[in-house]
Amino acid sequence: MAVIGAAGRMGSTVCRAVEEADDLELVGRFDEGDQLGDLAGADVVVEFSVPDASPANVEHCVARGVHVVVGTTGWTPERLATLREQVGDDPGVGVLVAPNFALGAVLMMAFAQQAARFYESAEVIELHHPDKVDAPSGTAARTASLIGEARAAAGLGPVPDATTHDPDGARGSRVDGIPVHSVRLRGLVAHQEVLFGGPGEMLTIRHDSFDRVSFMPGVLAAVRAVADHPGVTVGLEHYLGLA
Ligand SMILES: NC(=O)c1ccc[n+]([C@@H]2O[C@H](COP(=O)([O-])OP(=O)(O)OC[C@H]3O[C@@H](n4cnc5c(N)ncnc54)[C@H](O)[C@@H]3O)[C@@H](O)[C@H]2O)c1
Ligand SMILES: O=C(O)C1=N[C@H](C(=O)O)CCC1
Repeated sequence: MAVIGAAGRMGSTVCRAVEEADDLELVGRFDEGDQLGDLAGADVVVEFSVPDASPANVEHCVARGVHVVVGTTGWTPERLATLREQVGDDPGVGVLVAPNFALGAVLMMAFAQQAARFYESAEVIELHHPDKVDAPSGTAARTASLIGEARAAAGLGPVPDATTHDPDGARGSRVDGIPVHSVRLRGLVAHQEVLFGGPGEMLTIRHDSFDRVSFMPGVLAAVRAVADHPGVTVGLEHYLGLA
């Protein structure tokens, strides 16, 4: 297998994890400016780059019939639709796009989806290291989207909020109607709280990645399974029997 974005925080951690795995062989490392060419003959590529570069990198892999495990964020519905068209011509290729490979984060999203229909209020707070270039995080966007979908399916209306004056955006951004707040703080890695509120009670679901090794079991599980999942899959939960 090969890694694109191999010099980055995640890419370099993936390279180490693959080198330590007895059943996987790292045949190529690519980063910005490198010619991807035949991807060093890899059968699976792991892609952790930047949101604006990821779609072209993934397209390159798909065009060569190489399976891809994508951790880069920024996959909008429009970008995913284009990717589905590209893969559609070659259903023998598997592509997994996952906003978070930490098993606890996948469970947090699944639990939030389950809880959503029971609560009038829901908000997401994501907290990350200050070198992160995108906000809100992919995990927060996906969580809010899952909550929004579950609320709509349950016939719940908008979250209650009497705010009429917020010139500086103190109420955060909105993803599918759910307020999302982004914190950037030196010392953090990747953290998220999902808050649900109802009369007289609050449920908090929290996940913390203290180290990028937390993502590795999920990445390696995806590398081993991606060939068995042709087409485009969004979210590691589909590989774990959670969806
Ligand atoms: N899915 C997950 O579990 C998960 C976990 C952590 C981070 N992420 C996401 O992964 C991405 C990378 O995060 P990071 O912390 O490793 O960032 P980083 O900035 O440390 O690494 C990104 C790497 O991509 C390289 N790069 C830039 N343009 C490129 C191109 N055109 N082709 C190939 N490589 C290119 C950069 O040189 C850099 O080495 C972000 O989108 C982040 O949100 C996802
Ligand atoms: O460090 C990052 O950047 C992370 N990005 C992902 C996101 O945006 O959700 C996953 C957590 C770490």
